[in-house]
Amino acid sequence: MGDLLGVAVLGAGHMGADHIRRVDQVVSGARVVAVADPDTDRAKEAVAGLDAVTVHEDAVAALDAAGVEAVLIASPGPAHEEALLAAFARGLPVLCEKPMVPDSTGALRVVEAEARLGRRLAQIGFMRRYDAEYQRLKSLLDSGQLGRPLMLHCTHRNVSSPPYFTSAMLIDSSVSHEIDAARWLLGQELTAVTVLSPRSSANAPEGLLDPQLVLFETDGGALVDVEVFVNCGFGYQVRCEAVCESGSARIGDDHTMVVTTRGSTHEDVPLDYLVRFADAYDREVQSWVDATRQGLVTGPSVWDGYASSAVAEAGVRALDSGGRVAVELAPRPDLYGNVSR
Ligand SMILES: NC(=O)C1=CN([C@@H]2O[C@H](COP(=O)(O)OP(=O)(O)OC[C@H]3O[C@@H](n4cnc5c(N)ncnc54)[C@H](O)[C@@H]3O)[C@@H](O)[C@H]2O)C=CC1
Ligand SMILES: O=C1[C@@H](O)[C@H](O)[C@@H](O)[C@H](O)[C@H]1O
Repeated sequence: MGDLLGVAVLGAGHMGADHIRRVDQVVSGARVVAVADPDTDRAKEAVAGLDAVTVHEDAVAALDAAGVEAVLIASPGPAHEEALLAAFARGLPVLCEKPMVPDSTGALRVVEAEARLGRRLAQIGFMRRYDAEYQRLKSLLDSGQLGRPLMLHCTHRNVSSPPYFTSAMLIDSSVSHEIDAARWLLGQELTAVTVLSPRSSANAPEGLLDPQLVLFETDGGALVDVEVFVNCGFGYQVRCEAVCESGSARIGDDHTMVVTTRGSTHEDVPLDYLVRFADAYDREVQSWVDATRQGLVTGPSVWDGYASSAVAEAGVRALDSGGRVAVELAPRPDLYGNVSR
């Protein structure tokens, strides 16, 4: 490894371009050496001004480019499995955006491929685990000061959804974050899902079931409810309140300045995740680079990616059927220890 970890970024869209900027300008210890996107103009635009970066139409070709020592996958979810397996075949460490692989069968193939290697190579991009507010909530719950957690009430609102968004993606793309956060905060697996949807908002694209109310049960006897509303129009709002036996704790309102002038109080609301979770993405990628340079893999594992996909898949079935759907998880390979903590 040279002085700087050579990173290939796959996908130069909204997230990929932001991660390219982050690796180039924010994070220490790494540099972008290759970028792949079938839309090569988009890739070229994302690397404009960077030195010595090769641009590729094909993701797998980028992994074989000169200087590549690690891979950051920011292509759409359905492209992740092929990229992860190609990285594993080359022994390359990976940071893969969520959802790891949207369908649980493909996600399990990734778990099995890494387990066959006998060592972890991939970290999954559940960046909320790197957010200061989520970390404070996790420490408080772990301390036991509030007693046993009974319920998590979560809100996940986006101003608008991308044009390709489907009713299933509210669950397997958006709520995938709450699924991971709940497993991590509670140290419990989610075991069953029920989904209800009210009349769709007039602001939602025709046919999109938006908002939805998703209710999870856990193997520790807790309940987790999530309001997901991806065309709310008014702001990016992500909140979580833990209700425990002897107290409650709420996060999600603490990241902005509150200005009071005569007779009114004003608070800015972020408009998207790149603003709300900017620090979390920075910490996530820095932590991945630091660990990779030491030959370590930390952070959410491919098992966490698989569990999130399996729970989300049950959620999509619950949405379609209107009933309660149990989550079926495959046996967890020893490589991944206990429930994500
Ligand atoms: N952690 C987070 O908060 C967020 C994560 N994401 C995740 O990031 C990933 C990318 O999402 P966006 O950037 O919003 O999508 P996007 O649609 O803006 O960009 C995706 C890019 O990937 C390219 N692409 C398509 N197939 C490819 C392949 N096989 N190899 C390489 N590039 C390919 C497309 O041409 C496009 O430029 C998704 O997995 C998404 O769920 C997205 C937004 C926020
Ligand atoms: O991951 C993300 C997007 O893919 C998803 O579409 C949004 O709903 C989330 O807020 C964002 O964090």
